[in-house]
Amino acid sequence: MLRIAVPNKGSLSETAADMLLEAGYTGRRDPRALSAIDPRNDVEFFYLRPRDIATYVGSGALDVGITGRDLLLDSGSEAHEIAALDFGGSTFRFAGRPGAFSGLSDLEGVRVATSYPGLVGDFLARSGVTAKLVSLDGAVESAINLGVADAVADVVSTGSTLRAQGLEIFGPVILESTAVLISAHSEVPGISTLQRRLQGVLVARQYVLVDYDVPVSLLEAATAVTPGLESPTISQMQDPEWLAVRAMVHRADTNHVMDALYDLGARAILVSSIHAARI
Ligand SMILES: Nc1ncnc2c1ncn2[C@@H]1O[C@H](COP(=O)(O)OP(=O)(O)OP(=O)(O)O)[C@@H](O)[C@H]1O
Ligand SMILES: O=P(O)(O)OC[C@H]1O[C@H](OP(=O)(O)OP(=O)(O)O)[C@H](O)[C@@H]1O
Ligand SMILES: [Mg+2]
Repeated sequence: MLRIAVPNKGSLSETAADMLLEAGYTGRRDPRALSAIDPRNDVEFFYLRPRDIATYVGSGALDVGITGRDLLLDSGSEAHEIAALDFGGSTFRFAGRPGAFSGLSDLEGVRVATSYPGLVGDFLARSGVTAKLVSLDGAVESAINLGVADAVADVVSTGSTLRAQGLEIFGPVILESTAVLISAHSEVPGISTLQRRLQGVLVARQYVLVDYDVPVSLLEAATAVTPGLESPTISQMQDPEWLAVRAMVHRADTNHVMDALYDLGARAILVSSIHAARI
């Protein structure tokens, strides 16, 4: 039975649980349960703190898990990323009082507060900067105004927490993070099925199916607008002057693609959602 670690709280938990449901797994019925067996899919889920998931997976106690790339790197675990899951995106940045720092070298010898000391320590070491890390559990942005640090290094999403504390980002991007699927032994049976199913959910979320009719003479121009993933499907119609085309299109591009097809001369342009996919 494949043993899967899933975030039980925090920014990643809801979307991770939704994706697993969409991928055909039964989640936990009791929202406080720490584990749940899905006999039909031969998997057992363990609901853990996202910060702890890399430790469980890296030790081999669990086969595979969903966590943040930043949390994986911070943990120093043996587990590695096997797929990016395209949610829970954030950047990891340094910040300080406006004008106080202009670059990484200004951090030499100063106090840097973070709840990701592994990640930040490695980054500073690789950059040849020696700072004094102040390890905090959260609400790191308060550390400067409360006088326990001179700079912070933390997750930035909208930036509103930093702004509210009167802080400004400086220096290089420490990390672009996203939710990831991690494992220590990717050859464990069942992992590739889980990975394919989750990728199917991503595809279903990211793409739509576009169908349209186009005069034979315009086929080349139309399929240049909708090249599809591999190649668009072209079907004969009763009228020999027209063809029917079907292709996958990025959901975000839907209306631009429809406009372009219509302007070209395509008609009966229909867009449908994809419920599930194996690519
Ligand atoms: N706005 C955000 N705040 C915090 N983490 C975020 C945000 N957006 C995405 N993430 C990602 O979520 C993961 C952190 O999740 P985690 O559950 O540990 O913290 P959290 O969401 O801040 O919850 P809590 O602070 O309640 O423990 C990281 O991978 C981080 O990059
Ligand atoms: O850029 P923003 O959109 O403002 O989001 C980033 C903030 O959100 C998270 O804090 P959270 O609310 O999880 O509190 P915590 O610091 O106690 O973890 C994170 O640690 C940042 O502080
Ligand atoms: Mg937090």
